Amino acid sequence: MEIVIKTKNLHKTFFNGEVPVHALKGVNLDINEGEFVVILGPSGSGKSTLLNILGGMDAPTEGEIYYRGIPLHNMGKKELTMFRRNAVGFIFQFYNLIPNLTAYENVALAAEIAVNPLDPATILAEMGLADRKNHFPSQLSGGQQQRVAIARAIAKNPDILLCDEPTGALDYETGKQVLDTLRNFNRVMGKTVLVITHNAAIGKMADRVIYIKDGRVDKVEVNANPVTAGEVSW
Ligand SMILES: Nc1ncnc2c1ncn2[C@@H]1O[C@H](COP(=O)(O)OP(=O)(O)OP(=O)(O)O)[C@@H](O)[C@H]1O
Repeated sequence: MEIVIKTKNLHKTFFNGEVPVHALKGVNLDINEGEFVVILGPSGSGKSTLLNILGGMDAPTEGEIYYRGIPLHNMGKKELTMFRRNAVGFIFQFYNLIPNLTAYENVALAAEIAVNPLDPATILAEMGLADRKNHFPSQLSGGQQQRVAIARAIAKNPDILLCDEPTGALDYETGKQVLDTLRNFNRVMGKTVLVITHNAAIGKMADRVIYIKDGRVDKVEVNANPVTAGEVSW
């Protein structure tokens, strides 16, 4: 099985004025192709910092990170932008849709700049949003906006999908629908999906659960029998 992302001794230190905050303190990880990985950890443990570095949105202070063997830690800004654009789809807790573009236009914009995009209208229809495609974000519910955000990430047809608390702002049923979509992208399309969350129940869907504690990998659990989104409850 090919390793899609590898990190070696990853450190990230932020400075609040003079005061250093050691968000990551030596993270070693391998993420395999086609895996559904859930990263669990308490608030402030470094999960978002890690995801941002894995997605090329931020650089480590120290350590190495490889995407399919290619070092990201040595990349210039332009190359990193291409990596983000072509290889990675992001889903955030608070959708980050462009307010003055319709649902369709939000998805199409992402697809336009991708190398091998999927059809925006088809993806929106698969998300159950065919009849909402001409709505602006402010005319959609939170769950619908999150589904547009997922459609936008998936329409790029990325190699890796990185999700930061994707269900954090959603009600229970909508959250489960969103998880189902993420799992389909993983299982049907064979893509690598990483989800960071506080919600331990979501870990039951994962092939592997990586626990982050105080800027380090605390433990890794392999799930012999990952369940479907429908079987998860919290
Ligand atoms: N830009 C920044 N400047 C300074 N400190 C930061 C910055 N970003 C994160 N931190 C600090 O780094 C640590 C890890 O933050 P991070 O957001 O990665 O944690 P998290 O596990 O994702 O938390 P949460 O679950 O609450 O989102 C925290 O102490 C946080 O305050």
